[in-house]
Amino acid sequence: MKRHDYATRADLAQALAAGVAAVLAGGIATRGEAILAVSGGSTPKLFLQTLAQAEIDWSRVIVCLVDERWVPDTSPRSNAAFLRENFLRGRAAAARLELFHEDGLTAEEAEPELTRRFGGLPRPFDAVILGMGGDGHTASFFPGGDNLARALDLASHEAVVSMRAPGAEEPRVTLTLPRLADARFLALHIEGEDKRRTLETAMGPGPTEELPVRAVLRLDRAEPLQVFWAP
Ligand SMILES: O=C(O)[C@H](O)[C@@H](O)[C@H](O)[C@H](O)COP(=O)(O)O
Repeated sequence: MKRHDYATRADLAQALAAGVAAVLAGGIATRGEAILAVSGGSTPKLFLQTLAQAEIDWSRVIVCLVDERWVPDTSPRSNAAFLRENFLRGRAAAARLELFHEDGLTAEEAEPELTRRFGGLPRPFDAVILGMGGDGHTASFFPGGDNLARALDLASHEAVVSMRAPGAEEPRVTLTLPRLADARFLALHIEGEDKRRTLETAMGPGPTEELPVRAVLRLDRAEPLQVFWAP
């Protein structure tokens, strides 16, 4: 992995947004389109607001979330609502948004349709930006998650699985690790001392099921995982 530590969260947001914009511009220049997967939660707010101003041809960019809480789009817990609020207001509003929500279905019932839809997206993704919870989850790879093994199975052809876990407030759906692992640019964006300590514990030996972010830290990649941190 490669660590990028910044003095402030604003500095981190600028640097990460500049890096991601360059990767997307590269995808557009070479393949005519680019695909970006971002995390919800609260950490990415400033990064996404900054990235939304990037001067790239957003109409050629597909944007999706790495995971979603199974709540209505109108809920303050919705990652889609978070994206609309913090990302799709600037130039990035021209991007094509691919969302998880399926009306009237449970997360489990939606799995086949979501796997069909997200499995049809271009691969590999150009950029994937992961977050991490204090319990060592990333995307919706939660400790104790009912579908954790399926989600982390690198040999799986599933694109999306549902996830219920003691540490998750609501059912979730998540892109699976194999969909994220081959991203051209794979970043983990974390902030604060607590998360730095969790990251350092996760870098040590121990089971993946305890701190699922280990599955990402232990990927065998040509391009290293880029870890962005600020206090
Ligand atoms: O839906 C989500 O919750 C996220 O995608 C999740 O994986 C997130 O990245 C971490 O929980 C960190 O969340 P915070 O940034 O809020 O600490």
